[in-house]
Amino acid sequence: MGASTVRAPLTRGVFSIYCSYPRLKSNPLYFSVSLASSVQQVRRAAAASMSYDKQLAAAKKAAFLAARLCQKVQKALLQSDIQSKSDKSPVTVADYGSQALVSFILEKEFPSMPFSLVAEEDSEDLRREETRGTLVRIKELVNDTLASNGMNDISPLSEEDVLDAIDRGKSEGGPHGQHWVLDPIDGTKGFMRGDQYAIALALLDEGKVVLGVLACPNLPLTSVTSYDRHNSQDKVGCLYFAQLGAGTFMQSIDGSPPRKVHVSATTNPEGALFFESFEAAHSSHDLSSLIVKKMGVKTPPVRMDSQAKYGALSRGDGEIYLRFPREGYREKIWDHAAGYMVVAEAGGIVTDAAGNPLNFSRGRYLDLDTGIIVTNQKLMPALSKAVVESLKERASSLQS
Ligand SMILES: Nc1ncnc2c1ncn2[C@@H]1O[C@H](COP(=O)(O)O)[C@@H](O)[C@H]1OP(=O)(O)O
Ligand SMILES: [Mg+2]
Repeated sequence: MGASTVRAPLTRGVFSIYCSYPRLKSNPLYFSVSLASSVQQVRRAAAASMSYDKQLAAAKKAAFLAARLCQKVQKALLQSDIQSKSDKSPVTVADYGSQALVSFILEKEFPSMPFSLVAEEDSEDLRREETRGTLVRIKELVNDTLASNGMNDISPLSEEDVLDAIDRGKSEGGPHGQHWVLDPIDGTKGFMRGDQYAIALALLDEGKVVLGVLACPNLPLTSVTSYDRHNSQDKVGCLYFAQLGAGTFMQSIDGSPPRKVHVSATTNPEGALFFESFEAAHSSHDLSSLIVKKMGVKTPPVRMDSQAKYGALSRGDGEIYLRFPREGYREKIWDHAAGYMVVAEAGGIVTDAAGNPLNFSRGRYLDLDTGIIVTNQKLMPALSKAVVESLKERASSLQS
């Protein structure tokens, strides 16, 4: 069966908390999964007394502006001729512009606090004479975005301001203090194709993710499974935000009132829908297919770029997200921090392939076991079992 065209309608119910002590005792996999779930719950409870409201408001503002900048570049890119679509420069302009804008806004909002940003880009290439034209385009894009979104009181940034803002993203993060974590455009391949991408921004406090914002400019507002691009009533552009202990909310990027979202309550793997990378080079489609087959999943995969997958899963568009990069690939914290938060606060579980919670306190990399798996609490035991069995099978078939 091929990948679904993400249109089959699905109905979802209300999620309920699950705990099965006898099963937990008799099966170590349950223990591992339950431990990850408990760690997430304890962290949420401990942080319930802390408020990150101001940081969340600033993060939403920054992600919104970055989304506007990216939308403008993508629109121009898709309208241009084929030759420029295969040229990476528009993406470069949007990546750097998004990072400069987010970095600039966050630092401006908290002038008296130490500022630390762990982000994907740095300005080294932009400081060369040959790229002067690109730098000028980025500066204009940043200044135009600020001016056209009601921020005319800010003096226009110079080229040096843009370079400095980008380079604030060089922080190493780590277990102490607060660090912003940014992917200015997650899913650049999707961005180039005119498909899904996300601006992903999170805050770490003492090594834990405490808030996450995901702007997904091309994600349908209703559901990826019912979206019809030919129906003018079906709108796109979602902004997800989550704060530790406060749940996950979604609104339209254009500013509809936020609504609380929850992961799917589906317990039967047969009716479950799973997400994976559109790009086979980013995650093994063969391994995902083996895993879901073992679980009894009947539906074809929904293949999507970027952390938009976390957003879609957090509101119950589907139940499972599997990510198995090639051996040796090191996942970066900005590729998962915001998405993790959005799913965890919506009641889902995110672990590595061995059932360990993701650890964002080790610096710029996650350094995890084999892959990342995401689902609701009820399906996680079956998913973990299928993952362990499939990995064993794959290892023995590689040896023989
Ligand atoms: N070989 C790879 N394996 C796994 N992920 C990758 C690989 N190459 C790039 N990526 C990352 O995958 C993310 C997109 O994932 P998805 O497949 O879910 O859309 C991007 O952040 C991209 O990183 P980068 O941002 O450095 O391009
Ligand atoms: Mg990325």
